[in-house]
Order: sequence, then structure tokens, then C-alpha cells
Amino acid sequence: MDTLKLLSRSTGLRKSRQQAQHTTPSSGQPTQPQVLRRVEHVAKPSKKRKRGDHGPSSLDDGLGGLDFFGDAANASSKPAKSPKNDGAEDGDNLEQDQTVSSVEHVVQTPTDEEVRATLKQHKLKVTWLNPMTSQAGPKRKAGNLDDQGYTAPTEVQMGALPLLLDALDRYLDSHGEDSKPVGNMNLLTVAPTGSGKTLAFMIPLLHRVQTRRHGNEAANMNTVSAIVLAPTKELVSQITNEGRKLAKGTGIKVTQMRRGMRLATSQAANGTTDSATVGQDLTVKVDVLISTPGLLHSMLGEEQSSANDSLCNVRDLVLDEADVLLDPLFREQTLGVWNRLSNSKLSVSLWSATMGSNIEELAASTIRDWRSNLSSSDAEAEPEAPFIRLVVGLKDSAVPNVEHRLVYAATEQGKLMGLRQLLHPASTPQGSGTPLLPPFLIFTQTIERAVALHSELLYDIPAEAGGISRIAVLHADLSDTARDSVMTRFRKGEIWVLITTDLLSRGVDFRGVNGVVNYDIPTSSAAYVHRVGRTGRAGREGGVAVTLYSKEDIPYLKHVANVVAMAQKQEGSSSKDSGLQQWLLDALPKLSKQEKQKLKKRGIESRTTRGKDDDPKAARRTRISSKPGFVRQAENNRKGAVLGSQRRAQAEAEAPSEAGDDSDFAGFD
Ligand SMILES: Nc1ncnc2c1ncn2[C@@H]1O[C@H](COP(=O)(O)OP(=O)(O)OP(=O)(O)O)[C@@H](O)[C@H]1O
Repeated sequence: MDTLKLLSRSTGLRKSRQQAQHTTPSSGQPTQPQVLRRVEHVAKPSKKRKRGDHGPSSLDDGLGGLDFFGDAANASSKPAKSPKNDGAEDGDNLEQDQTVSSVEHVVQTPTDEEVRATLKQHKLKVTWLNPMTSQAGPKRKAGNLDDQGYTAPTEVQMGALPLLLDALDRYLDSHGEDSKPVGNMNLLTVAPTGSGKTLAFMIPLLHRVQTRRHGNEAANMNTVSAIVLAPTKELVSQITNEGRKLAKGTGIKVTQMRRGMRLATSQAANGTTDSATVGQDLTVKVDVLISTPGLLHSMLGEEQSSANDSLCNVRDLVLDEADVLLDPLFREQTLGVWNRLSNSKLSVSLWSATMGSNIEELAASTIRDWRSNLSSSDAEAEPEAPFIRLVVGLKDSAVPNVEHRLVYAATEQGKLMGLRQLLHPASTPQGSGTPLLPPFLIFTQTIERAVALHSELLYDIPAEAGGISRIAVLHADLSDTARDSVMTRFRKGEIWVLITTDLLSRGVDFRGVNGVVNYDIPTSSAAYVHRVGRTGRAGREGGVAVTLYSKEDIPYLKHVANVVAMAQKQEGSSSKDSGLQQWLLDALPKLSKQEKQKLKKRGIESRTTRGKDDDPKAARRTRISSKPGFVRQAENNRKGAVLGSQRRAQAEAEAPSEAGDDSDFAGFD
């Protein structure tokens, strides 16, 4: 069996196949999707960090008995709480409920009874998993979930689904507050990488779209009802795939935004515009639209008037990887789309594994500003939607089920040698941790370095093992078709080593990736969390994350080291395994806020060719090569000499002979 076929999401999680698929370490035990371990012994009493005022919108008190991670047997006891989040760098100015901590971890697969008991004790109504429901829509969706082998929700799904489906209504009822059902709400969720956030937002989204279609809003059918924004094309097509699998048989159209695509306006969809025009315009009728912010924003820019707006019926906006979407890189486009949505019943949800306090503040202020732009009649008719934050586990931390390793390689060439050693696990010295088995991802800082590393390693895989076809590079300068093809081949297991930039660090889910190599260190702690989060997904064990660092990286290593130390603390593993001793952690210099921002924006200067056009020496230093500079210089000289002699020979051959050719002579004028 080709174990690398595991990469394909389409391999599914069917029980029959699971037994045959446990051959690569990180394929793990997919029947237990909990990213955070179940807690057997709770060592420390709960500690709540409270800073600032908590408005009545905080659900912590109301849902105080909820413990998404506790042992079912101890359900009546108080929730297990974690130690203080020392590693989180963001100055989170709101209450942070850190819910998980354990001294001893027990990995157990709960029985069906246990799962049911846990859900019951935690008062969670997870309607989507119940195939016995009488409604056709939910039944269909539950069947679709079943088809994919999902039997138990992950922590984030346990937390978010009841909130987004209907628990909020019950919460308000039980508190004797205004018992009017809350149709819209805003939610900000922070949950670990690979914890199943896609399903956590997609299931309620489809449910709400379907409810609206069955309700009295049928008139608005076929205009866009929900939008999901994600930062990259790869992530957009992955979410579209997931959405389609879930929506199968429900009649809901989940569509990926493409260049040149036009969306049906409310008039066109209601038949005010004749269908022939719609057809000629290549206008598409969509329920759930998935897009990058740039593509949708530019399409909206081309729309002539907002009166006949294609997005006027949008009731749900999901920002996946919200911290990136609201980062300066995408901010203008994301807010451009958000502010264009005019339906007063809009609900917004933001999702990521990392969320700085600045992003949270920006989201809150955007919600306020957006509401203040509603017409006074709309604002009066629609009560202000609650804005809720849900944190699963430790905020901004890397998954603990991955083996994190920091490897000192001294120089650029040392890093290349280190990487070659990883490519040939047989040459890895005994006792140096779990060998890194393919398939794995290698991250570099820039596109140039990804391309250079690819050409360096091209011949490292022996021909008998597939040779150069097993290694590939993927970056934003490639055409869409080339990017799609590399993604498909990697998912199918045809490519074993994929070199890439941060383009693939967010959200992309390759089931069964065994490891991640940071050839260039990530430039922020969030970038580290997301890069290494490409392995160890859905609680799978056996993933390895290796970060190679040179002398040049030492001033910038602290943010990575902090995240690694925190992951080890959660896991209870030894610091020696990771190459991160306490003395190193203490000795690493701390960056100022400005330095951190500069690093995030520009990366490590010596690795970028940007602005080095006038300095060929500096530009040369950014290159990746196993050859020392003097060898390359000698080679260049030799090449130059050969080229020069070829040119001379050619010039001599082309020059007219000294005797000349009289027949060509046209005479003097
Ligand atoms: N309930 C479940 N049971 C088993 N597997 C699940 C469940 N929910 C999701 N998964 C699987 O977990 C993997 C990760 O899911 P997903 O891509 O949604 O993670 P994520 O939280 O969005 O990660 P990231 O932060 O990296 O974007 C997927 O392969 C998905 O199929």
C-alpha cells in the first residue's frame, strides 16, 4: 500500500479504512479527534486572569459548568484550568479562560456511551450529529458527516456548535433576560491548529442558510447568503471542498470565487432581470461564497451600484485565519468586503489559532462602526448582536502532540547539511529523536530561497525512489494551474518533500504530513504556531517540527523558543529532546516591539534580496548553496572564460575573410 496516499483528504476517515492506514506516525488514531488530551489528574487549582471589565455579554458565568475537556467521571467537579499562559506574547487585555492543564495525560478513545455522557453532562446540544432527527436538512447534513467518518466532535466543535446553533437562545432564556431569540451573533474563536474549526463554522453556516431557505426568506434564494473569506487560494478551495461535502444533497450551492465571476443580484435572482441576461453575463447563483478578500473586493469594485447589490442578502460572514485577514496585508480588502454588507441581521465570526488583542479590538470596533452605518430604522428594528469570544486550550500556543526540535546549524551551509541529513534518515545519529519521514513540508522565508533550495535538493532523492518527481516547490509566483497541480500531487502522495513559503502555513490541511522543517525561522510566534500546525492535526501523534537556526538567527529566536517551551510544558516532555535548554531560553535576547514588527514585516534582512539591487555582494549572500563562495567564484570565472572563447570563435567565423568576396562588391558610387 502506498502509505503516502494518506495525504488525500478524500481518503476519508471511514472505519474500514482506518485500520489499514496506521502506518505513518502522524496518521495516528483518527477516531479520537481531541487535539487536547483528556485530563486525568488536575494538579493545579483554577486561575482566572481578569483584566478589564467584563460586560454582561461574557458567557463564562452563564455557562460556568462547561468543561469541554474534563473527564466525564468528574463532570460535577469544577472545570480543569491551566497554569498561566507565560508564552503568549500578546498583551491580551480581556479575560482569558485557560481551560486545560494536566500533569499526567491519558490518551484514551472514549466509547460511544462516554461521548454521549460527556455531551449530556456538559449540557451540549450537538444536533448535527444526530441522524435520527426528523428534519430532512439536518438529517442530510448528519448523513454527510457520517459519510466522512466523523463520530465525535472536537473541542472547538463542542464549544462553538451549540453557541452558533441555538444554545444562546436558551442561555438568555435561562437567565430571565430578553427571551427573544437572538437571530444574529458575533463570535471570535481561538482554537489550536488542526482542531476542526472548518466544520465548526461550516455546519452552523449551512444550517442557517438552509433554515432561511425554508423560511419566509425564500424570495432571496440564489443570491449570496453567506461569505467565507480565507487568505489563500489553496485554503479557499479546501474550504469549498469541505463545504460541498457537507452540503451534498441539501441543494445549497457552495462556490469558490473565480476571476471574472459575477454574482446574481437580488433583482436577477427574483426574476426582475430576465434569465437570458443572467446567462449571457455568466452570472452565477450562489448560496455560500468562498473567496480570498482580494478577489471579492475587486469584483465589488467593478459592481456599478450597491442598490442592486449582489451581497445585500448576506447574513453570515466568516473570517477564517482572521488575524491574517485583519493584518495590514489584507486589512483594506477584508474591511472593504465587510463594510459593503448591508443586511442588518449580519452575523460575523472570526476564527484562528492565534489572535492578538489588537485584532480583537479591531473586530469589536469594526462591528460597532458597521452598526453605526445602518439606517436608523434598521438599527432600531435589529437589537445589537452579542459578541462572544471562545478560547479552546491555551491561546496562541503550538499543538503539544508534535515533537518540537530546535537545531543549531551555525551557518547557511550548516543548515543545508542539516536538511540533507533529515532527508536521509538512515544517516541520522541514534538517539536524535524521531526520524523525519516523508511526506514533509519545508518552509523558507522568501520565494527566491524556496526556488533555490528546490534546485539544491532536486537530486537528493535517488532515482529508484522516484527522484526529482518526489520533490517540488510551491509559491505565489507560480500560475494557478501549477499551484493546483502541486497541491493535488502532494495530497495524492506523489510528492514527498514540498518546499514552500508561508503561503501554505495557514489553514491548509494535509492529512498525514509527518513533519515540518523551518529551514528559515518563522518571523513571529504566530507564524511558528501555524507552520508547525500543518502536522499533528486532529490530535494525531508522531509529527515532528524541526527548526534549523544559524548564528544570524539567534537575535530573532526568542519568540520561537517561547512557543516551543510552552508546548513542552503542556506535553510534559523534556527540554533536552528539543535542544531547548533553560539556559538558552534565558540567554536569548528579547526583541523590542518595533523590532518585532519590523521582523514580521520584512523578515530577516540577510535573507531577502529586496532593496539589494545595488549591492550584488549582499544579494549573493541571500542565496542558498552548498558550495562555498570561492568555489562558486572559481566556477563563474571558468564559465566566463568558456563563454568568452565561444563568443570569440563565433565572431571570427562570422567576420568576412581578409580577401573579401568580390562578387558581393557593389562598387563605389
Ligand atoms: N469531529 C472530527 N472528527 C475527526 N476528525 C475531524 C473532526 N473535525 C475535523 N476533523 C479533521 O481534522 C482535520 C483538521 O481540521 P481543520 O482543517 O478544520 O482544522 P483547523 O482547526 O481549521 O486548522 P487550522 O488552524 O490549521 O486552519 C481535518 O482533516 C478534518 O477532517
